[in-house]
Amino acid sequence: MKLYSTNNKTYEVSFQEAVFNSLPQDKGLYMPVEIPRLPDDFIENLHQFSLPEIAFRVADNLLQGIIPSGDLKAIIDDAINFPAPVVKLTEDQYVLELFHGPSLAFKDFGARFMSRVMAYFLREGEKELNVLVATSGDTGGAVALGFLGVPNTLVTILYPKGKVSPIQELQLTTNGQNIRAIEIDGTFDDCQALVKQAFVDAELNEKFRLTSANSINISRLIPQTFYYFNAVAQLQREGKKDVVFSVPSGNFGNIGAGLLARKMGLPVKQFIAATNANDTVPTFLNGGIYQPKPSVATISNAMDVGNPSNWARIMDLFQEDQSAITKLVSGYSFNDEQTKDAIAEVYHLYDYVVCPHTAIAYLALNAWQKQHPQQENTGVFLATAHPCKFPDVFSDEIAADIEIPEQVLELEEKPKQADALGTDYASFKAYLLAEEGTSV
Ligand SMILES: N[C@@H](CCOP(=O)(O)O)C(=O)O
Repeated sequence: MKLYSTNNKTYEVSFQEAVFNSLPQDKGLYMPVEIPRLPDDFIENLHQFSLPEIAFRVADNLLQGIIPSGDLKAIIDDAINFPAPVVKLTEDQYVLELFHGPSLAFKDFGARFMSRVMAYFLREGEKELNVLVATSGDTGGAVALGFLGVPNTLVTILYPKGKVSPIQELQLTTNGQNIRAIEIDGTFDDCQALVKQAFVDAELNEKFRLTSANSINISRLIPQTFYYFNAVAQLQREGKKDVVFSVPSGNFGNIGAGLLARKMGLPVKQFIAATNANDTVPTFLNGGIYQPKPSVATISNAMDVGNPSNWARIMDLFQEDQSAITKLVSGYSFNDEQTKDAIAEVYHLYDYVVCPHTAIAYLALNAWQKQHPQQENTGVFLATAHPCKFPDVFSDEIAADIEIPEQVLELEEKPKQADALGTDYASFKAYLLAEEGTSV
């Protein structure tokens, strides 16, 4: 498997280089030179396979033997050891639950796979790996748990002060060991800009072996394709087809992975990019210009991204053809009031609690289905996080119905440990150079 930079297709690197370098120096993103199609008989018979079996076939198809079968199977069995069920709400609406991993968000798929792949490639005696990650809420917790205790690895998580939920903050800041957190007095986009600048900083690259655990890293995206295949597998068992995925979107890695899955042959009729008020992409998809802007805070905070990293990958996947993108990807955005109303609606109609991000995907699916009444479809909206991570968003009636998992109750006992910084790059760089953290 070779990868090129979206800014220079003649610049090719190996998978291992892309995993460890994360971001090409030309500030593009790595994309596979080849995205091989899976055999038709595998796609038609997905229903015969379990999630780990599907994950192995999909990963092996992309990696093309870079990780030998036995090792790849072991990585997948260890990383993807929790379910991703599709739950039926109505004949044409299903919810794909992606929050059954340890951090209770879909990010566990990417973070757990990535940490194991990095550990696999890391050779004994090599320079310590310095993982930088920016989070608007869910990535940080998943990456912290994915990398906790991984030898010779130090993880630095940047999060926007006051803009993540209290439980998300505990997930980021209570780990200790090789995980440290920095509270940035700014937005998620500021955090993301700081880490991206660090990746192209010659002095830092000289001193450290820097890598990213955000979805700019291709090893985060590959495992996120698994659950799209697995969702179609479950729907095949119910005789359902013409699948439309509605995806809560912030940095656009999730929907990017879905599009990658389609390119590998997964039959998907339509994708829906569902955002909150941070509507850079829906504006573009609905005929406006693509104009990244500073993110605004919403109750679906993990999607508070004004300059989505993976949009460049999606444009590249469609060879920059805007009309091809808008045919396959529809965009909708919703405000906080609409989000709260959707949470109440889903609860009262289906006795089911959705987190605010999931509520937006539900709204977007409804909007799309209403606009396309003639089109046969099975709508699936992605539930990206467990509702217990956002207790402040729910009415007392709904909150009382949310089961709090053990790992969340345990978090409340632990003290927060985070350093504080502003948004200026010089301070961040000085912080990194001071080498305060320790790997294990
Ligand atoms: N939604 C994210 C923002 C970072 O996105 P990523 O997919 O690039 O890691 C979060 O929850 O932190």
